[in-house]
Amino acid sequence: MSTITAAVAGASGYVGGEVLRTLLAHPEVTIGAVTASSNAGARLGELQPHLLPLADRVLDPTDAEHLAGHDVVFLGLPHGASAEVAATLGDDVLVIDCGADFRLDSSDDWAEFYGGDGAHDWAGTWPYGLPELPGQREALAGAKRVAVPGCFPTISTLTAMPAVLADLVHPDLTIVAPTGTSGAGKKLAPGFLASEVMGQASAYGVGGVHRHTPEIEQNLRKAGAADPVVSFTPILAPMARGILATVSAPLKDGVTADDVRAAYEKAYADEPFVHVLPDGTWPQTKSVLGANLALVQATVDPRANKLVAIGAMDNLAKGTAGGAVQSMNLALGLPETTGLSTVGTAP
Ligand SMILES: NC(=O)C1=CN([C@@H]2O[C@H](COP(=O)(O)OP(=O)(O)OC[C@H]3O[C@@H](n4cnc5c(N)ncnc54)[C@H](OP(=O)(O)O)[C@@H]3O)[C@@H](O)[C@H]2O)C=CC1
Ligand SMILES: CC(=O)N[C@@H](CCC(=O)OP(=O)(O)O)C(=O)O
Repeated sequence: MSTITAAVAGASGYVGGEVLRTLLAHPEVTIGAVTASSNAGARLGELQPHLLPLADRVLDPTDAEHLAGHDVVFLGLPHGASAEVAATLGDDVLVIDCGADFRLDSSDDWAEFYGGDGAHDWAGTWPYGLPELPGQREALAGAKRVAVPGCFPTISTLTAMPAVLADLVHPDLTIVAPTGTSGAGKKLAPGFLASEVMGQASAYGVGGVHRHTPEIEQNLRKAGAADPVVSFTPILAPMARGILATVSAPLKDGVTADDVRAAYEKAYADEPFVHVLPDGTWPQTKSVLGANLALVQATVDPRANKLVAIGAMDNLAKGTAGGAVQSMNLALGLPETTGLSTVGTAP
């Protein structure tokens, strides 16, 4: 019997839709209010036709009145809007924010990468919804507030972390990551029209300016790296979902492919949602679509004396909604894997 009631704010968007899809498979959760902004008043079935059991729900406005009375509130809102809405919710409610407002420890990083224009000022830090990162399971247990990571930080961190934990690399990382268009949300923008995106790939946020850069560095510090430096380049690829992150970093003296393999296998031996592929098999985005799963693989490039590690993940699943529900389970004291599947949809 379902005992936990959950509201989803931003239910008309991609993240809200994926949170609802994930919660529909959760045995302990009953879905309560579903809210939106410009789409308030619409039938959910018009906007999220894949969520048939919820098709006749009508979207309420996103406000304290409609979000009140739930055990858990998921926020799938633009940056800034999350902090405003969260401030109206009681301390006894578990609030899980899929936006960026509560991810960064440093207000200087926020000002540099997000800008400080009043409405979007740095909001602070909440327990961080990446359970695989050292210390986070403890931080999430019993938490009433959770900041879900950005999608690139999740897969970049999971792909780099074993090498950092085992001290195999100098923490000077280059990360290049093609991503699907759903990462940009449902908003209408010329750059995301099918005719612009199909049949090509293009880099954006080039030159160290992407806002996920400080979040990845923050995570690497939590994994034990002193003064990590990340050069991150995202690439928009013609697919709806998925990220394929390639991480490279200079190896420390004498590190071999066997050392790398052992470090990755050790780091993820007991992780239910991160899987190291058999030696020589490389992650593909199509293997993780719809699954709460990151696939990783790593080796050395002896000519360049570098680590090369690759990770694949669905930006909306393990990259957001799956990670959010995994964190909810930990916060509520449920088994971490409850309601979450590692089985994807392919081709
Ligand atoms: N897409 C992704 O892969 C990931 C996204 N995120 C983050 O999750 C959040 C949601 O992203 P996503 O679902 O992709 O975005 P969408 O644009 O698809 O959805 C945004 C949602 O927020 C609502 N909304 C828009 N403006 C406001 C406002 N001012 N106040 C309240 N609600 C508002 C929209 O309502 P309406 O439709 O009614 O206008 C819609 O429900 C963002 O912070 C994003 O950065 C995090 C990780 C990955
Ligand atoms: C294609 C695309 O635009 N992707 C987004 C991913 C954003 C995201 O997933 O996370 P937050 O915005 O919550 O940090 C980007 O690069 O900003």
